[in-house]
Amino acid sequence: MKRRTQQYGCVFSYRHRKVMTPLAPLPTWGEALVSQLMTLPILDERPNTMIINEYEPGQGIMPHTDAPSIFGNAIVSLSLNSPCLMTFCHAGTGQTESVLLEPRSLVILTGPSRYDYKHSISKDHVEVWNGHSIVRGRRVSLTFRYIPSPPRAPVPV
Ligand SMILES: O=C(O)CCC(=O)C(=O)O
Ligand SMILES: [Fe+2]
Repeated sequence: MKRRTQQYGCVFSYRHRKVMTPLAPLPTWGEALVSQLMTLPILDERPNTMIINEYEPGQGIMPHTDAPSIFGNAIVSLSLNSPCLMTFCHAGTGQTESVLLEPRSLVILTGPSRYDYKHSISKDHVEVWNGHSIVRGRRVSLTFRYIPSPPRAPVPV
């Protein structure tokens, strides 16, 4: 079974790799989180989309780079519930590195981590990080992204 998602601001199709439809605005609590993010010295542009990904144990996300032609320079994800590893694979050299995403932590993708590496989350039920076993439970992440020019009308498939 595939992970469940909910999107606010715009729907992005991972399959078609483009923004398909303008959508309901972020909920009030989502805007409140964005406002909090904007108090950190990390984002130049205020995110206007939020995607919620829910990963049950056994679910992950394939290696990808968030479409550079669509989204801005910074991608921010807030992790909730279960920890997991996010693996970064360099598109040119294949070098990989994993980062532990702890509940209530932010991962911020900018520069090389945003553009030169693909990121992924495995389907493994147990992951090993620095000699520690990370047992995957249900994880929910909120990913905030900025789309410079969101479509005003639905884009046909
Ligand atoms: O779950 C996450 O933290 C990452 C989600 C992600 O990479 C995406 O939606 O593009
Ligand atoms: Fe991503």
